[in-house]
Amino acid sequence: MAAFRELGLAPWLVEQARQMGLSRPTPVQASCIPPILQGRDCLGCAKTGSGKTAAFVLPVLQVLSEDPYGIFCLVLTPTRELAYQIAEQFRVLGKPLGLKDCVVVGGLDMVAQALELSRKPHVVIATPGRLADHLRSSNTFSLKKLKFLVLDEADRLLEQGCADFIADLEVILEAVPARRQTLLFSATLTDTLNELKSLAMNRPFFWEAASEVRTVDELDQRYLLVPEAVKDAYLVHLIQTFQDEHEDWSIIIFTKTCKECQILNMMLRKFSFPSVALHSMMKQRQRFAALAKFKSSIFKILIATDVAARGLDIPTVQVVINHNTPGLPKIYIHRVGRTARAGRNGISITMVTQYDIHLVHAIEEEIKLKLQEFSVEEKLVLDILTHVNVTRRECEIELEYMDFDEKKEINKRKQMILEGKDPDLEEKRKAELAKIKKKNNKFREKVQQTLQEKKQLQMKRKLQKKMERRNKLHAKEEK
Ligand SMILES: Nc1ncnc2c1ncn2[C@@H]1O[C@H](COP(=O)(O)OP(=O)(O)OP(=O)(O)O)[C@@H](O)[C@H]1O
Repeated sequence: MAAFRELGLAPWLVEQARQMGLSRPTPVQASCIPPILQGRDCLGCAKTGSGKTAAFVLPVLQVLSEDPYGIFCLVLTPTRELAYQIAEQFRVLGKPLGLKDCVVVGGLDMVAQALELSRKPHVVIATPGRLADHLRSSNTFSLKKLKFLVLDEADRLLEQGCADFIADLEVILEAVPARRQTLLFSATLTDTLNELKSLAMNRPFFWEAASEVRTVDELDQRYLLVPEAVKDAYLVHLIQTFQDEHEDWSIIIFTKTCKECQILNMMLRKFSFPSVALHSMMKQRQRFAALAKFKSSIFKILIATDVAARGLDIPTVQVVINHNTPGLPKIYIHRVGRTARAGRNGISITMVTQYDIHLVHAIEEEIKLKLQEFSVEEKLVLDILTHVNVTRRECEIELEYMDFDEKKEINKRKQMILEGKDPDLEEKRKAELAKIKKKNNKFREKVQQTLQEKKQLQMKRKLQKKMERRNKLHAKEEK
């Protein structure tokens, strides 16, 4: 494979990459960097941990170095932690340029961000919601001269669902120039390829790793069949075994909900495991602190919701445990991709209950690989079952006392204030909307009831007429 030099990168950038441990380009870098340097749009689809970030950071920095100005490049990404991780790569690789970057994410002070944006950083790395809020509310910065628009985890940004970014993306796309270079990257681009292609229209270059299997070879993928009621005992047993057998270890456990994440963290701590939680109901500063503690191996276990499923690059992670089977194969691919990165080995264990077997089939079909069973000595699990279940119940009660759901409401209100919204006004608006909805529903019900009554009346009349006709006929016959 060609060296970085041969891809058209300047010597200072090649040297900077080398200092970061990037001595030879990975396939996605070797394939995407030259067309990006030629000015083409690019859609890059490569497996998790294959170096997609540097595949866009390096060429952007090269073009920036030829004519530096702000704001030159905007990178959009779905999570706040990922935004900081990408900013870090820009900072390190762009150091000789004196690169100025600005991270614009929710949960942090908007005024400070607005000030930073007004200072024209070269690169802005943002989550769509917060950047759209800035664009709606201030005119202290402009994206009109932008040269590069990058969508990292592009398929997630274009996905529609409960937490979609579509409305915010529309605001952002209005603010960026039509003449720009658009770079789109993800490990799972194919589902949203058509939508993505409409964003990248400048002689787009599409690159996908030529491989049937969608996950990396270095990943040992297992499943563990467990009845729902004993899942936690299996989890404690798995962690204990791992801790006993390895010296340098670190695990990410994915859960379905924030509450489950919180309970599991409390429970594992009661068993003296070094764990931290990461979910969207935590304050942003707590989220960053938790991740930092995990990254520096002070805590060996990260329990997270899907907020950590994509993009996070923590080389020490050897094990991913899915406490629930992901409902979508795509989510599975990203979750297990937190281990076995950049050629390292890793193992993933997905807990599967009797109700999840169809989900495993869907995953296997998508990744084009059969998961292997993970065997466990059941006797050892049974030995701790009661202890684990009692501990879990204690944690659930503790969490009820901590008003976890109430905190959720308070956090929501705080978030609104940070976003410049009035929570009381929002509450009123919501209540009014609910009222209108209720009124509409009542009206609809009334209409339906009237229609039903009318129908019944018509049927009654028809029946009456029929009976009258029959009576008349009988009367005639009797005559
Ligand atoms: N050319 C290279 N040589 C060696 N290591 C590399 C190279 N390029 C990137 N890496 C390393 O590989 C790791 C994964 O890279 P990166 O986070 O960009 O992966 P990704 O493809 O974006 O993964 P994901 O799909 O999970 O977001 C990082 O630690 C990065 O430093």
